[in-house]
Amino acid sequence: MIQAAGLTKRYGEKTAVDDVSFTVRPGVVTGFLGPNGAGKSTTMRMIVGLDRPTAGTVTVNGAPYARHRAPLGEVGSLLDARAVHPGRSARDHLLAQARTHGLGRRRVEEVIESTGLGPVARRRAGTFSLGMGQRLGIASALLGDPRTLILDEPVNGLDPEGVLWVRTLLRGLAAEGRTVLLSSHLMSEMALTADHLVVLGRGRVIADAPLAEIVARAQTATVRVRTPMTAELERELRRRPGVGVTSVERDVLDVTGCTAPEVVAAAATVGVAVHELAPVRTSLEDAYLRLTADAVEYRSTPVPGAPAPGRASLGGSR
Ligand SMILES: Nc1ncnc2c1ncn2[C@@H]1O[C@H](COP(=O)(O)OP(=O)(O)OP(=O)(O)O)[C@@H](O)[C@H]1O
Repeated sequence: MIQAAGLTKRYGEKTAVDDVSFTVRPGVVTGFLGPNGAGKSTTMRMIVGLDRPTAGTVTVNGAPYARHRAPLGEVGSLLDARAVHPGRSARDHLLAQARTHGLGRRRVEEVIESTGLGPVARRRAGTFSLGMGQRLGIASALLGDPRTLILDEPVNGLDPEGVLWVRTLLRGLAAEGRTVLLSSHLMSEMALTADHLVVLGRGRVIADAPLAEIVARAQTATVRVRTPMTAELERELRRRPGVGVTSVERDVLDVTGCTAPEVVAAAATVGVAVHELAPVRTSLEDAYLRLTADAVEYRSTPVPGAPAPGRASLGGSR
């Protein structure tokens, strides 16, 4: 369990983390989200004692990180996969860490095996690809068999098999009753991995709720309809008060303000064939973009002609 209360970090004039309070519970994967510069890394650094709060407190498994006698057994963290001596082999890196906690070679071999590092364990970490470096970082985090895991962008640079492995690993660790805090900018992956979300914006908590609830809150009652006769259907639908119609593709319309059966009825009235009909399900990306729209510090300008974000195809996505 991780508990932050009034956690604040100022760097001179800049308030990176501003009076943040949240609880990360065991047994679930908690996603930690926020736009660039929102304060996620600073918060994670404070959790593991790498940064000192300007105000407030944060505890892991009931005590500040520094108070734990064997911190690797309490908290495993991956904050920067490059923070490894480049001249050391993966095995020597893990052995050196293990020694500080009285862990034996056997445990090192176990994590090498479980993270898929076996074939490269004797290679110098400096020669590792981004993905292998991530696996080594995850191996370090798992070494002490900790009750709490904190992982900053663990799937960064991993191939699809590696991404799936991390997802399965984290869900398995949570199912064992461990506390898992995961930060990632990959919304589709977060949607598949996390149960609960804490979202930061400009150093403050802007959402702290189950993932499903955050997505449901952003859900709009939109029906997407595919028909070869969009103009006729649109004309008929617009005759009804409160109905909105948006063209998505040449033969696809998004309809708001009426139900799917009402769309079918309108189509039947004017003899229009309906080829597909489905509710537009809001994705986590849509929900996140709406939630953080006012909290984005570094905004890019849209590329002319590029599709608007959140334009799901018929049927939508999670
Ligand atoms: N050592 C530091 N000195 C001064 N400002 C800092 C320092 N570390 C972070 N900041 C600032 O604090 C704010 C929060 O940074 P932080 O790295 O925690 O954000 P983040 O949410 O992790 O962003 P990202 O998604 O880009 O990693 C940013 O404006 C950053 O520039």
